[in-house]
Amino acid sequence: MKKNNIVLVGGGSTWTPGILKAMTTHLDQFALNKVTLYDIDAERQNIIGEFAKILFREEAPDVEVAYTTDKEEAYRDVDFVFCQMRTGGFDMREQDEKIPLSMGLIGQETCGPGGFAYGLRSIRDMEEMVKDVRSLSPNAWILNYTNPAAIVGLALDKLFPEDDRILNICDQPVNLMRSYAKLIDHDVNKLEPEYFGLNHYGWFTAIYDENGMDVAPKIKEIVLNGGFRPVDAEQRDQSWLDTYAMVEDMLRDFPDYLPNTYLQYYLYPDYKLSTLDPDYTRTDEVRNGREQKVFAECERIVKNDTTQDSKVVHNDAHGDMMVEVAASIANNLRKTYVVIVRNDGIVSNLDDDVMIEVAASLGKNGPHPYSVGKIDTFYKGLIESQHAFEKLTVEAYVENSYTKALQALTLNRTIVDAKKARKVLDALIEANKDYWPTLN
Ligand SMILES: NC(=O)c1ccc[n+]([C@@H]2O[C@H](COP(=O)([O-])OP(=O)(O)OC[C@H]3O[C@@H](n4cnc5c(N)ncnc54)[C@H](O)[C@@H]3O)[C@@H](O)[C@H]2O)c1
Ligand SMILES: O=P(O)(O)OC[C@H]1O[C@H](O[C@H]2[C@H](O)[C@@H](O)[C@@H](O)O[C@@H]2CO)[C@H](O)[C@@H](O)[C@@H]1O
Ligand SMILES: [Mn+2]
Repeated sequence: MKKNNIVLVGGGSTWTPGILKAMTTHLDQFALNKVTLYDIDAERQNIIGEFAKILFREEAPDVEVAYTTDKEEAYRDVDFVFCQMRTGGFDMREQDEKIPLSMGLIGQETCGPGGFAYGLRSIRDMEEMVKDVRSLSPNAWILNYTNPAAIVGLALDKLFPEDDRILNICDQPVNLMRSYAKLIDHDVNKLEPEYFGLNHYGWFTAIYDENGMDVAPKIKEIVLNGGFRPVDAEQRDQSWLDTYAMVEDMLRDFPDYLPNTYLQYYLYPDYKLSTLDPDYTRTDEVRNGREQKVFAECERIVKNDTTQDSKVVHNDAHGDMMVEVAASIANNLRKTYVVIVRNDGIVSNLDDDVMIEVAASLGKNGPHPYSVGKIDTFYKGLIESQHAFEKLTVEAYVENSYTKALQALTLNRTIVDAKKARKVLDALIEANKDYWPTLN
């Protein structure tokens, strides 16, 4: 098995320890030669880089480990790029959440005006990353998790139309699958999804067990009778428990399919708004929770010079999925994952240029998506309006167009009213002046 060189972009992320741990537990599926962490923030990354050295020394001493803020060193001779950057950091995530909320609009990392603002920030750094990687590692696979993955995916497809080694992915479908598997007491690895939609905007139409039986009806019945909790509920903050609970409401109103949790913001914006605290958002929860825990634990490990009694490196869906997706490509395993790809006829009644989220077999040549066929009017209507929002957002960036930005926000289901769209756009322009292009 070939030994791979990996670079993790956003090495200072709180998800990095879990991904590194997953690398050490998947060496039989995904062999490693060198792992490099790359970040623009040296101070943030140092502690996780030192943790990485201890972890690999103990678990996989043959693998070389480095961390750097030098792009040349990071991106040269790489086989896989795992990308999870956050342009503007949590200071800007806070603005994405709190500015809309102060105006009576949904404030969320990837949805509505917050997702729009984050999208315009991410495109710039993601374009630069792809250009830098391609200049030093022309054939590397770029596996991108950076949000908002819907807007980033659409932008990269527009900016690099010939590049067929960029794959945008979200771990929410896998995480939902794990939670469904727990509900029906089944091994998640024996379940195969059928799924369609956009990122953070899709539905499971069926979930087949190893005998080819669709277990989605059984899952729906359990949720409708007893509610829905994430598989790792004990590790979750209250906002995530509230989010999972909304799946029951969505199923009651729209029983056809199992919805992605993020649809709650688009289907019930007024209700969600009434539950969100404009002074204490998800950013505050993460700062007071995951962020403190992960960095304190990494510091403790570095001080003790061992990971042996550590809890920080728990394996959740995110780390496992990132590594297993890379393994499926590297070793042509052709396993099924829900990924983001150009439609090109997969959903026969949507335009070719929509970046859809869909189940695909993943092998050496990348994703081979499974055909979906024609979708019903309700789903088609929702997807087309959301796609129009995403497309206009990308065009606003590329063309520096204020008009297209205003059109995008007006189309978003969490806003609708053009006067509200203009007000939030103007406030977001001011807050993002260090990151966005000037919109004329
Ligand atoms: N697709 C998914 O399902 C999924 C799941 C989890 C997280 N994410 C995404 O992963 C990203 C990281 O999330 P986080 O909560 O850990 O954020 P974070 O701020 O804790 O970590 C991100 C890191 O990226 C670094 N960074 C910022 N700009 C960079 C650049 N241009 N080049 C290299 N590094 C850069 C930051 O310094 C920081 O250390 C976000 O985009 C988040 O939305 C996606
Ligand atoms: O609010 P955050 O920073 O905690 O998370 C935002 C991310 O939420 C989803 O990711 C889930 C993930 O699916 C699950 O495996 C587990 O790791 O929890 C995460 C949430 O805490 C979403 O898919 C991502 O796109 C978001 O970035
Ligand atoms: Mn996601």
